[in-house]
Amino acid sequence: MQFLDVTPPQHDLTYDDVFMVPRHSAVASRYDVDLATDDGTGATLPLVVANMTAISGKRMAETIARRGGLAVIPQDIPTTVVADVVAFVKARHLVFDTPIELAPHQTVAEALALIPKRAHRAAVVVDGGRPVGIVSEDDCSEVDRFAQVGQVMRPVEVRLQADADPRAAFDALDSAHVPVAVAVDGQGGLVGVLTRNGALRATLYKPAVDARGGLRIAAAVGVNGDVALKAGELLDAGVDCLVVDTAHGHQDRMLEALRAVRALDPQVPVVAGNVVAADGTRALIEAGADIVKVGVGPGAMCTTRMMTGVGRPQFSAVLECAAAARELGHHVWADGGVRHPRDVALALAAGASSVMIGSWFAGTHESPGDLMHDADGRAFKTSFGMASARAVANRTSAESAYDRARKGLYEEGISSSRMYLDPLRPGVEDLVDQICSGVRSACTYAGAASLAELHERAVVGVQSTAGFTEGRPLATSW
Ligand SMILES: NC(=O)C1=CN([C@@H]2O[C@H](COP(=O)(O)OP(=O)(O)OC[C@H]3O[C@@H](n4cnc5c(N)ncnc54)[C@H](OP(=O)(O)O)[C@@H]3O)[C@@H](O)[C@H]2O)C=CC1
Ligand SMILES: Nc1nc2c(ncn2[C@@H]2O[C@H](COP(=O)(O)O)[C@@H](O)[C@H]2O)c(=O)[nH]1
Ligand SMILES: [K+]
Repeated sequence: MQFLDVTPPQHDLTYDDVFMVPRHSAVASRYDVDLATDDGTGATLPLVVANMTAISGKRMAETIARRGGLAVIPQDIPTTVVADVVAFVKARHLVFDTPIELAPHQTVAEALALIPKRAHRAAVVVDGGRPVGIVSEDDCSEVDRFAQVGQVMRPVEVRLQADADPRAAFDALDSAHVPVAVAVDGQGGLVGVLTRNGALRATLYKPAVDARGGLRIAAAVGVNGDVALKAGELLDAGVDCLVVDTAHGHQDRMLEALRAVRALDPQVPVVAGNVVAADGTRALIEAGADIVKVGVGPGAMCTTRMMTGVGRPQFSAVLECAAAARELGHHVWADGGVRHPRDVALALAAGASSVMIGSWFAGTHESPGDLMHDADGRAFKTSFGMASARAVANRTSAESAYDRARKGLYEEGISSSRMYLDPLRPGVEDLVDQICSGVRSACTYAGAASLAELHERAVVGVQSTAGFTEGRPLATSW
């Protein structure tokens, strides 16, 4: 990456401060761009879901990995639970989505409580292991809440074999005008479901899979307690990537934790952070990190900069840390502050191998929280920071009241925020589609057919607030 002006800017920059200049391109189509990362994680998309309790759970993990990204299960989840999540995710189908299953005698009220957990907004009614119908929210409206789903379900109109070709499945769904197809095995047992968009996506994305063909998943450990024990348990559970995570990554406690993890000889990439400068990046790599996580204070749930004055505008932080990591043959993830697809493109141009997203993905069907509606009927989910009073109270629940009170004083995150679902993009895959379209397009504007080429060829300029404002679309006249 190079700056448009010969003299580099005199102050640090964040995503909104910069823009990319189009260059001559020999890349004929946006579909010719390869978005695979080269950081050893096996991700085919440069997207990582942040290790935040309100965002990254098993549903998020299976959905993002099916499209090629990676979710990090947070450090606050007990390792026995993480082991269950890893086993669940690795058993998921690479093409079909995991449906909500209901027995015919279950009620409409139960269906309505569960259907919002799926972006495809339907449940499969299963009797004796075989799918016998589909029930959607529409089927449940104006029906007694205690009616049984067996009475309101519709028959399965498009039934696919487990090895169905996604392209043919798309055509079958399109011509039948039904929202969801049901896939069955040779015995007629339920395998999964597929929407028209799901079929399209199966032709465009490549799942992130391990050597055995299971979907990949990462998990985090903090720096307190017996880090080696916990990291060992996560590795035994089969995680594909280990993230050692604390607010201030360039501290002795982190370096010790990292050395302890490295001593386990993990056969998966080890990520550590967070830092925002070259010296911190080098220290983490020397202590054993393969990938360094960059970002202090850009996160949407984060109050660190307001509390402490500490942090660094994220674009400059990523640029400097990526250069330092690259010199040592390593990589960085840009963590936090992503609110538009452009931010992902700019982080990759600055040299990040992948981009970590938290809050934006909180407002989707796949995040773990329950779907709620405000007074205007808009759907939202509640999110909270991992250094918020709420998260600290959860994390320290086993400690003495005195220790909890001491730790509760250091609050650097929001405990409750509303993340609204975009009515046009309510599922995380809708956001992934949007981000990937933006990044693919950015690559062709830069004349890049891969992320390595994007970093190599990107020419970045610095803009005023007016420049940024000019780039925003206007929904009404002025
Ligand atoms: N990227 C970001 O900007 C930030 C991210 N977070 C996220 O919040 C989560 C919790 O992180 P964290 O608060 O580190 O909790 P951890 O549970 O990982 O504990 C951090 C440990 O480091 C010590 N420590 C020393 N200096 C600091 C400092 N400035 N900030 C925090 N701890 C410090 C703490 O001791 P003692 O309590 O005695 O001081 C504690 O023992 C993580 O997921 C982290 O990524 C949190 C803040 C900023
Ligand atoms: N200072 C804090 N940072 C936090 C907290 N919880 C999470 N985070 C960081 O934010 C990113 C995600 O950023 P987003 O803009 O996509 O939401 C996450 O990975 C952490 O590094 C917090 O409570 N305080
Ligand atoms: K912030």
